[in-house]
Amino acid sequence: MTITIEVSRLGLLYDKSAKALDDVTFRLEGGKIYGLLGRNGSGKTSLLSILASFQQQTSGEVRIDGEAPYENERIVNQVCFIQENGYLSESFKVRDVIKLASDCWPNWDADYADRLLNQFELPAKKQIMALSRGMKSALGVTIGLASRAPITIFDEAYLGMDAPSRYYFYEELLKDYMEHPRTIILSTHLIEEVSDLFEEVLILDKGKLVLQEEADKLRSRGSAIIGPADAVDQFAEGLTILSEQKLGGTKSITVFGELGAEREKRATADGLTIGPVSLQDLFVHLTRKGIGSDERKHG
Ligand SMILES: Nc1ncnc2c1ncn2[C@@H]1O[C@H](COP(=O)(O)OP(=O)(O)OP(=O)(O)O)[C@@H](O)[C@H]1O
Repeated sequence: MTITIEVSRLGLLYDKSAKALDDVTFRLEGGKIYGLLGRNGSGKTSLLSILASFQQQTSGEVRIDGEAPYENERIVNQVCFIQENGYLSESFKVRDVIKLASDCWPNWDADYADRLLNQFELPAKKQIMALSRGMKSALGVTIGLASRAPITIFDEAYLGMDAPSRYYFYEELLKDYMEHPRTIILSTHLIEEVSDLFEEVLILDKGKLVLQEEADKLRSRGSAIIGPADAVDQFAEGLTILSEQKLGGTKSITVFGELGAEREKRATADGLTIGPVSLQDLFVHLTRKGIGSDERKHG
C-alpha cells in the first residue's frame, strides 16, 4: 500500500531562540526507500518524530494519506517509527515488547518476527535492561521490519549493531521491501553503507530542507576524474573541486556539477578517466559551511 506524505511550511521551535525545523516543504509519493540525511542537529529526528505523531509542529502542516497525523488513530498505526533505544521500557522482556508491537501494527507478521529474533539471537525471556546496545538495536530493527507498516521509519536505529548484523539488516530490508513494497525512511550517518538502498534522498541542514532528489540523479551531479596532472588541471577549470590527490604525475579530483557532453568528449581525448562519486562525498560537500542554495539546486 502506498501512502503519500505531504509536508508544508513545517516549523518547530523547542525554545524561542532556535528553529529545529524552518519552513520545510516536500512531498513523498511513497512506495520508495528514502534516505534522510543531515549533519548532527540538522532536524532529522525532529522531522521524523512529527511524521510519526510523537510530537506536534509549531507551524505548518503535515498530511499523511490526506490527514493530519497527530493523535489520529487511523494514521498512527500506519506508521512505525524505530529509534535507537527510543521507546522500550527497561523492565519488559523481549517477548512482552514483541507482543505489544504485534498489537500496534495491523500488518504484523509474527513468523517473520520470530525468524528475525532467531537470526539476531535475541532471547525472548530476557529483560530489555539485560540486552547489550547492539541487541536493543536488533530488537528495534526486528520490530520495524515485522511491523510491515505502510510507512516504516528507521532513525539511526541500527547504529549499535555490529557490521555483520547491520549488513544482514540491509539485505533483509531490501528483500522484504521487494516482497512487500511500502515506504521506508532511513535516517543515517552511515551513508556509505546504506546509500545503495536509497531511491530518493532528502537533505536537511540547520532545520531547512536543502535538497530532495532521486539518488541516481544526485549521484550524476558528481564525478571523479583521474589522469595526467596537467590535463586534469585544465579539465577542472571552472568546476567546483570537492577533493584532490596527486601521486607523481597523476592527479585525481572529484568535482560537483554537470560536466556537459563537450567537456566529457575532451576528457576522453586527453586520456582522462571519468568515474562516479559517492553520495557521502556529495553530502559532505552540500552540507559544508558556506555552500549557497543555488549550487545545491543547479550543481
Ligand atoms: N527536546 C529538545 N529540546 C530542546 N531542543 C531540542 C530537543 N530535541 C532536539 N533539539 C534541538 O533541535 C535541533 C534538531 O535536533 P534533532 O535531534 O532533530 O537533529 P538530528 O538531525 O536528528 O541530529 P543528530 O544527527 O545529531 O541525531 C538541535 O539543535 C537540537 O539541539
